[in-house]
Amino acid sequence: MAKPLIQIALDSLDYNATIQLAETVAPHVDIFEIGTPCIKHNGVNLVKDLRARFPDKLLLVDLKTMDAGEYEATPFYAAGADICTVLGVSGLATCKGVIKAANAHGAEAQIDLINVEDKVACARACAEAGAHIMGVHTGLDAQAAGHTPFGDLNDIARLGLNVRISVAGGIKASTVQDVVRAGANIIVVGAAIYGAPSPADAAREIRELVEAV
Ligand SMILES: O=C([C@H](O)CO)[C@H](O)[C@H](O)COP(=O)(O)O
Repeated sequence: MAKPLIQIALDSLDYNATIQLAETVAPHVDIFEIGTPCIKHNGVNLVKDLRARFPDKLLLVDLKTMDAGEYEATPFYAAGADICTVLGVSGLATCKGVIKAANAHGAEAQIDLINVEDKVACARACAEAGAHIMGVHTGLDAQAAGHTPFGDLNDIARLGLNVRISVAGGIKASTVQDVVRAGANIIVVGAAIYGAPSPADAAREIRELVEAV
């Protein structure tokens, strides 16, 4: 199996701080995620800017689309996104819209399973509809209430769907190897990198831990 990809969640609202963090951790990560608060605050121009600065990185725009999938996602793919996210709770029609927009741009659509009641059924239906990536995700608010993504990751991984699996939700150095072993293909790390005293060192450590599995 290919080595899992490491994704940094750029969750700041500040445009320049976002660019600066991207520059700092670039040697140690594969995917820049423009987080939901960040993309809402800064808009599509940030996608164009990061695309121009980092032509060799994958760029995920965490739109968490809830409606009008094709219409909302299209300009972000056109601006250079490799992956856009759509909420599983939005329903199959909206997910199919983002998948259609992704395919039109030679890009990928990720279904975010955050707050989906029946994650297995949603993942199966979206994979059948052509989704490229399934995102197992415990959001920041759920993390604050003590939840983790580990059980959901096992449930989705054992389905053996023809999709890559992304995992997000408080992943850190002490848990990153467990999620690799559980079958994650994309490891998302936010606070454990951007909140560290040295984000570059934290990102390097995550990379080394993933490589060592
Ligand atoms: O997607 C995220 C969250 O919903 C805010 O938009 C985070 O980027 C994601 O959870 C990764 O961050 P950490 O949980 O801090 O690793």
